[in-house]
Amino acid sequence: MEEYKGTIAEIIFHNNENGYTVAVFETELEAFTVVGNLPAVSVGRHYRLRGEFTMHPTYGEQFAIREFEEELPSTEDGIRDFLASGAMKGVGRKTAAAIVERFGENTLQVIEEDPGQLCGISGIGPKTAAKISEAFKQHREFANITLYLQNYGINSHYAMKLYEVYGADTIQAIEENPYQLVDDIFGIGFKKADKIAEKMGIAHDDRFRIQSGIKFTLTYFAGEGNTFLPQEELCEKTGQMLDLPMQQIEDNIAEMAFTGEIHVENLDNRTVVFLMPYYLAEQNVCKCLSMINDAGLKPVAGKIDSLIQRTERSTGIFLSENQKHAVTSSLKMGVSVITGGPGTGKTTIINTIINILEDSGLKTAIAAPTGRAAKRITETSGHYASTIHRLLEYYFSESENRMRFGRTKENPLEYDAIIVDEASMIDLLLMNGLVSAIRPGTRLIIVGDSDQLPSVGAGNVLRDIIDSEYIYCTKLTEIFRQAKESMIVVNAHRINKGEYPDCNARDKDFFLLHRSREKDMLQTIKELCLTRLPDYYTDLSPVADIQVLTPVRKGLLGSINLNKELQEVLNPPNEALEEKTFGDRTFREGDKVMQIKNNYQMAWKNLEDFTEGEGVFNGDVGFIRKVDREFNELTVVYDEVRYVTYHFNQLEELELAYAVTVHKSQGSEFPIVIMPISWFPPMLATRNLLYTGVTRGKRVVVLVGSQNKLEGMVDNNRIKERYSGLVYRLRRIFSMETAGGDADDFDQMDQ
Ligand SMILES: Nc1ncnc2c1ncn2[C@@H]1O[C@H](COP(=O)(O)OP(=O)(O)OP(=O)(O)O)[C@@H](O)[C@H]1O
Repeated sequence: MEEYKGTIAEIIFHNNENGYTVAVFETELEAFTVVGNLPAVSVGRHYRLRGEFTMHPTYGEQFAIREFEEELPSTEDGIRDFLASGAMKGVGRKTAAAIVERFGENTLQVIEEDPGQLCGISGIGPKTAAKISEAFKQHREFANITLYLQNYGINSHYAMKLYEVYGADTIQAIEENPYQLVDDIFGIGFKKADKIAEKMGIAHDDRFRIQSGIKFTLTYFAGEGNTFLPQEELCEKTGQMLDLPMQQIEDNIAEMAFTGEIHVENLDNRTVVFLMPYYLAEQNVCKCLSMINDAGLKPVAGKIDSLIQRTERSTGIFLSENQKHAVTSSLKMGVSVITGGPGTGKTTIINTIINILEDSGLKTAIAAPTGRAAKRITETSGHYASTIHRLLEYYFSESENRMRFGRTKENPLEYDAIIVDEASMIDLLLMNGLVSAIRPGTRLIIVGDSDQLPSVGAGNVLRDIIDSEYIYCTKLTEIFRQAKESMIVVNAHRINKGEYPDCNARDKDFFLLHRSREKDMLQTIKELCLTRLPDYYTDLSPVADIQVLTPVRKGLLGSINLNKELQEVLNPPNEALEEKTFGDRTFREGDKVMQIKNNYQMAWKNLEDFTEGEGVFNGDVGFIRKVDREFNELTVVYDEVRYVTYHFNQLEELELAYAVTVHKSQGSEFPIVIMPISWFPPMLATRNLLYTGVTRGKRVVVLVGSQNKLEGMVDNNRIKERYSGLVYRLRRIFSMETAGGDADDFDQMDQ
């Protein structure tokens, strides 16, 4: 390897995500192009680079960086460039020049050892002086850590993340157990940690490796919706991944169960393994549901029949027998479920229940799993609905350094009734948080459509509760007159029953545009979004109100490609629009984007009423207002008024949202939905998914594809089985209670 000392003179390309850089490097004698991994590089920084010259077929000779070390500059010019390079946040060109003018070549020493001397220069006060000094120390510390991490193939992007979590202890943390990165660093999975461990010389059958592998398999399957895995399957999958015999995995499962890291039990005649949080959550959900269900309730003010009649007279909507039944049972029972498809009257029933509760002086809360669902319920019911997280006062606990619910068993919610809508999206851990915070004596009314796709998170809460038959459930099947006029509603029910939708009825709202080749489908979707639909529905906003949904992420009709193609036509490159490329995505001012993970600490500012708060959630859709390359920031506006600023490092939390997967669209509704109907993997091309996609559209649904494939989706009634223990546990309580047992038997139940 050759070694060169010099300065970065120009950056030709830099990928923030993986640190890949193409730059012009100037040594004392020459200048040449360097290519390779350089973290947070900027013009003016000094490096010692090791590597070799290679010949690129197009770009000619260039230096491939294998190792690098950042050097501190020693000349005045160098120090000035370094300070102004962006390495020290808050120090611009002018301040850098003023500092160097005062301290010359001793500048860095002053900054590090006696920052007080900076006070008075170019408006620097004691606070700023301390900040500059701290930033410099961190810069040095980070440079050392990055250097060390290079040995283990950890690039600058991850080096930065590790440093954010472990700070000065980064090296120690990795040396102790590289597998802990899987738990601590978003984006580092078992495989990456395993590679690092291999480079560190950790043995193939090290306990840390096997146990981390077991947790990884369980976590991976939890990500697919399962709260447990049968032990045999767990051993097989982990054994294959680690290339170790199943017996060794089984021994480690036993050890982990013994130390309480995982839970092993016999469920439905097989040995199954849980990650602790899911086991505890299932147990607790059962216990709480049983207590809430059995408690006495504050009565409503009068006979329920007459109260319903009073509401009917005021609204002019007369409930069907089944709907009345739903209202009555939810007022009488501790816990009840109301389930039904679109247009069956769920909102009408919720409104009736709220009217009766309010007229009876009973305090009621309404909540939904996502912000957009909550907003929609507020609009359709006229009653304020919050997210479940907000109801539970989710917050960041500084002392524990993690998110927590403010409302708990010890500090329960003070309501006589809590209505949760869109319950199909509630996963096990959220349900656990919710029921833990409900005191017995409160009515819990669970409303949802159990035929929608299940929650993204693990568990099968709504279906399990219904299937267990432990909780009283009203199933609504009748579609009401007004809803019958909508072919979207009618077709959704047809699809759900396994009948083919009636497309292209005149003057209606549900279409199938026949295309057989994927290329043509793509072209049609682009035309629909760009001109055909906006030209016809002139009252709608072309980008905000039209949503393309797709079953898949990959492929010509997957969300990734659709986004690229739609961005190209709906918001093409334009000199006036600043953009930022992050990995394989380009974010441009004006783009429609979606937040893809819950970030409860992300700050937002409402520029309409000047309120401020924290929290941007998985599925939130907004528009890029500004890309600021000077500050490495990008601002997104959500709901037209909430401004959120992302550092370029955080861009992995964003995706373009011209097209989103049906899974990501759950709980949201859009005026117009467009969906390609092509060949998709059978696990995805299901009736359930088609039904969920179609029910997202409120005014118009346009399917683009082939009748054949559409019928294939309707026929494919494969509901992906999820491993979930809740249904068995609820059935067990049910049989215990009917056999005269007591809810207190719970604690013994699973021993
Ligand atoms: N008993 C009834 N008599 C007459 N109309 C009714 C009755 N129940 C509901 N409707 C009407 O049917 C339509 C659908 O009802 P609602 O919005 O309550 O259903 P939903 O299940 O909430 O539907 P979605 O899930 O699509 O929002 C509404 O226009 C409502 O006024």
